[in-house]
Amino acid sequence: MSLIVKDVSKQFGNNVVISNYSMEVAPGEITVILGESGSGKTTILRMINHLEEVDKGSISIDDTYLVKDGEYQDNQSIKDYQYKIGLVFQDYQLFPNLSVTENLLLAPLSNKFADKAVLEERAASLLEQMGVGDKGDSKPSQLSGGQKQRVAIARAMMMNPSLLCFDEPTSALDEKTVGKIAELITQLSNQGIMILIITHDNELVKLLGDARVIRTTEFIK
Ligand SMILES: Nc1ncnc2c1ncn2[C@@H]1O[C@H](COP(=O)(O)OP(=O)(O)OP(=O)(O)O)[C@@H](O)[C@H]1O
Repeated sequence: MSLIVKDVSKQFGNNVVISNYSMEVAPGEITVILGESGSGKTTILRMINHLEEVDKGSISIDDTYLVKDGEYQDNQSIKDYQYKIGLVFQDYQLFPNLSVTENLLLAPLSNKFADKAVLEERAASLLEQMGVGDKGDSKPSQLSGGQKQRVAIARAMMMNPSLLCFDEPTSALDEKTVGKIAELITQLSNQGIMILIITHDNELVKLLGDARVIRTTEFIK
């Protein structure tokens, strides 16, 4: 039960960003990819989330492959793989015209993940766990940055992912809110969810305590 990235390479033109790189994230483990701007953090996160293709290598979760030795798998395997991942975007990407609850329900309903009543119950309980239980009827524009982040995490958790990915989770937040988000991430990790964070924020890394830190300098040997 792990995310396994094996011998992955990626270059844009002559710009080699990642070369024969391997890493693993285990359940209950927080892995932080830390590095300067332009060092490949977004690229690896996008490859793991199937938003960018690898040039070579393999990526799998719990033995479900996205890509094996450079070969992308059939649509069903890719779908099964994607169901195992929740992604929290840097700018949250909440739908502005939908309420908070509708934002949480949209993807699982359209994927027929479960009955509406079950999903509504799950949405309410996740919003509660994230500390925004009273915001279900609000529109994203009525929320603070920290509240939007909490809603984005709840939305990413709706399909019960094994791996939760965060793209620069603290870039838009003040210091106090960063502490609260670090606490939430730790809480999710303690539930056994694999956590992968890309960031350049050393303060966040300190707040996450025993997180495993990977530096992007390891991407190219
Ligand atoms: N679609 C693309 N086409 C060409 N080059 C790209 C593309 N995406 C990324 N790059 C290049 O790959 C390198 C790594 O970029 P990446 O966005 O992964 O870095 P990053 O560490 O996430 O940076 P930041 O913290 O600024 O977001 C950079 O040199 C960038 O210019």
